[in-house]
Amino acid sequence: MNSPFSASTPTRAPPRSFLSPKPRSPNPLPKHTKKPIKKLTDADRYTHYNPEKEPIKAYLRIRPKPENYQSIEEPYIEIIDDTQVSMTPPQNSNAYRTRHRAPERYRFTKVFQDRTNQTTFFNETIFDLVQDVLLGNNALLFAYGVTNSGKTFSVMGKVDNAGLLPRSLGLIFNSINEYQSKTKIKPAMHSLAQVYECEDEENRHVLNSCSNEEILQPLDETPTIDIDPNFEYGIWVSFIEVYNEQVYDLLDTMTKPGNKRKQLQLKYEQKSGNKYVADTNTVKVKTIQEALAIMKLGQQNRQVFSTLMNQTSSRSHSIFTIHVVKCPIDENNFVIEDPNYAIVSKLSIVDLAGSERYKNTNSSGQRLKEAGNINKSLMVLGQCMEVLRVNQIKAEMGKNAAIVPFRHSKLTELFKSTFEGDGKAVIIVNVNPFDTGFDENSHVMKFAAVAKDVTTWKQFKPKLDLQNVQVNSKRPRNETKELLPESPDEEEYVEDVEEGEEEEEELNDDNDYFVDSLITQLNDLRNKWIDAETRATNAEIDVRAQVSKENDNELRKMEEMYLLALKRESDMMESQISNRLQLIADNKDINVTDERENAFLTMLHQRQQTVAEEMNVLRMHIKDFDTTRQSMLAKIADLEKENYKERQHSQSLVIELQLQTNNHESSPMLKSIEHATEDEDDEDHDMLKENEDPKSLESFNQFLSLRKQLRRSIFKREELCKDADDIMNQVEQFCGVTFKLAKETKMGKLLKLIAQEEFEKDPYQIRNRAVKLFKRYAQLPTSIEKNGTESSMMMDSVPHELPRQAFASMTINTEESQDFHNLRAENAKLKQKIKLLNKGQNRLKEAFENTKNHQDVLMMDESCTNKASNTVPEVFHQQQDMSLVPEAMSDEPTCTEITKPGVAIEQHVIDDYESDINELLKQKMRHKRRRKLRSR
Ligand SMILES: Nc1ncnc2c1ncn2[C@@H]1O[C@H](COP(=O)(O)OP(=O)(O)OP(=O)(O)O)[C@@H](O)[C@H]1O
Repeated sequence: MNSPFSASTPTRAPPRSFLSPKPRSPNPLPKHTKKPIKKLTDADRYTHYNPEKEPIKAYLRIRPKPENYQSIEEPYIEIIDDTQVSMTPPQNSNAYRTRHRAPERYRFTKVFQDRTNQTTFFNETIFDLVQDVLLGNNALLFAYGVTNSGKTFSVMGKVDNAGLLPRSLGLIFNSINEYQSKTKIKPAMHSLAQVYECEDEENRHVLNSCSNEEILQPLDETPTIDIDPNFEYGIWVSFIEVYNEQVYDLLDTMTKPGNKRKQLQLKYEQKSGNKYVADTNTVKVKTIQEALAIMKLGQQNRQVFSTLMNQTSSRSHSIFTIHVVKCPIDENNFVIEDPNYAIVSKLSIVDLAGSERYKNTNSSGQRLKEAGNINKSLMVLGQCMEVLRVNQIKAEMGKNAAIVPFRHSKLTELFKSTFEGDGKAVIIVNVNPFDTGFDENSHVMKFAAVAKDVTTWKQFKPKLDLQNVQVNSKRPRNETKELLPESPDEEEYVEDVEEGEEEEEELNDDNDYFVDSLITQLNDLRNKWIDAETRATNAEIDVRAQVSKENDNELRKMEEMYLLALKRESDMMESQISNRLQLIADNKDINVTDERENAFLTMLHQRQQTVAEEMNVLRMHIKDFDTTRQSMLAKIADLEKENYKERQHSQSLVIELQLQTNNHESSPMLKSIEHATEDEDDEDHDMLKENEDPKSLESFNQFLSLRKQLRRSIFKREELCKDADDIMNQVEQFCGVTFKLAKETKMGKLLKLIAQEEFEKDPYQIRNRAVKLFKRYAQLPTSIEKNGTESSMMMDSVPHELPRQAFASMTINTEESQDFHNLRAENAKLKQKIKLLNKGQNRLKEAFENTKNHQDVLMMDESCTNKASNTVPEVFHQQQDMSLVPEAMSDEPTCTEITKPGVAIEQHVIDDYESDINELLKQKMRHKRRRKLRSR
């Protein structure tokens, strides 16, 4: 029997329980170094492995033409040789339309043509992996391809044509045969071993759920592998699926059909840093039949729904894992039942869900979501491959590795360890060139091309040392042998074992001394190594603690320093802000460093200058205005004086006229004119006394009343109107008018006045009618007084015969007429002068109005400008009475709030002046009217 520690035997590092401390790396970093402790990157991990490269293998399998395939189109895939294919884009492909039309070439580890049978395919693809797994390494195989390309066929096969998985199981069971273990050690977590007591932990209850139907029979032609006979092999299987990015146990027999299945969680294994699926039913299987039954059960539970393209399309990624727990057998044929010495390896066979294009499958709803998740996880798988490949190139160039996006999907999270080098990986690429689109297959090919370039590194496997195994962990192998299932070759095996033992004993006899010394040396070396390791570990712990303490202190100091600096800065900022606010409040010059504030202040200064200039201009205007006002006032005073003189002059003229009239004319008529305008009402009473006869008194009163009405109507209105016409009619039709009546009621005087007047408008011919009536009255006979004296209408003022002549001819003697003419001319001149004065006054008034308006506009502008700039001009503050400025300067000033006292005073003066002018004008009008009346 071969020694379990021979050089050719690949063994793992001294295994420990998952609770035991993490083993030291085979190539540890130099100890006692003060270099900062660097966290291992993906690229670093590669350097920790034995530099024996193991690229991922990619096999292409082309599906045969379906039996019912009708199309006459030529397949777009052409096999060039055993490792290469070329794909020519057909006309209906996207590639043909958008990219290029040249054939694409893809290289694989091996290309399997459509006629390749399952046995050949198995032998040339997975056989090595199974061998590796039995040797204690991990392995991964996954089938990748478009839906309906033959993945499930390749992995599972058919009842009569088993695929890779059942064949692998068959190979394992065929190979381990009598070395199958009944040791109570089971696989745990990601890659650990664990002792168990209760048989329930073997999960064999799952077998009860398996049907007794016919199962795959791949075993007849399955070869065997020469296994390491220094171990016993326990075989465990688990079957899970990743469906819609959730992990489910396909061997979950507790959940009844129709109920919601339990979602499994991915957990983290501290020791290896890898993730594993927790709470799966990992079943211990003892025969190939049991294993196949489990496989079939899981396959049935797998989410299978039909799509347009594949009637039994897999909608999930299924992962069937074969766990091999190897327990060493020592030289005394004792099985070491210590989990620390058990080797756990696994082969995961993944049947990926088919990648698909939505338009080809008409997926919708749940199916569409499934398709999305499937495509997502496959995309992430492709991304991981790509990053791994690039990282490798970078590592060779000494560059830092990029982060591989394993965490982006459950699938890649689960197989992170494999892609990082923990075991071999194989990709089966399935292609169906007959009813699957070129573009989809082209994607698959590209993925494979990338994956093939990814190189993993074989892990360094130190030898097992069984020297210190405790006695109670050992079990004599023959005990277990009874428990093993019966094998047809059992007798042969026993014979072989006995022969081997004899040979070994012989060898031991020959080499006793030499072996003993070797063992002693080995023990010494081992002890030294352990001491060195312990020292190194302690030193490392110390260094780590010291470094972390120093780091902590540094960090704390830096934190404190930054906090202090921050606080100082914030205090400074706060004080600066408050200073600036204060300065702004006091309206002082602000020295600011901030660019924006500088700009704002510059703008403010400019504004201030503009406002100051405007104020200067205003002041000049006000000065000019003052000067103009003074000159105007002087002019007004001159005009007033002139006016006064004119008035004096006109009065003197009137007096002169009166004197002339009195002297030159003793006409009672003229006298009566003057009296008529002044003392009419007083005389009425006297006249009444004279009329003693009640009848004539009544007629007198009526005629007098008519005369008054006529006078009022004619001289108190602007133009002669209808009522003047009515009164005139009444006067004309008045019966019994005597000369005396006309004289005593002064109707004659009035008619004369009317006759002399030049009315602007005289629609009722009042003047002509007055002339006629005056003539008529003049022709009336004068009454003879009883006392023989002739009573005349003009007795008091005019000679008896004069009125008759005068009124008859309406002519006045030449001298009188000349005087009148002169007077009139004089009067006209006066009128003209008064008109001029009025005009001057009006212009002055206009000028004042304009000035006032201009001033108002300026005030309005100024206050509005202040409002716009939201500040009060400096000049304003300096020169104006602050009491007139609104109290709170922070309050926005309004147009009416800000007033200038100087201007207000000006306004007051103007108002006063205006009212004076108005008063003057009124007086002038009164004088004019009076003069007019007097002159008449
Ligand atoms: N090499 C082959 N020889 C004979 N038949 C095959 C081969 N490959 C696939 N088939 C047949 O093609 C059909 C589809 O295959 P399969 O179900 O394995 O496709 P798939 O890629 O797993 O699809 P999906 O991803 O949708 O599950 C099946 O009926 C299968 O028997």
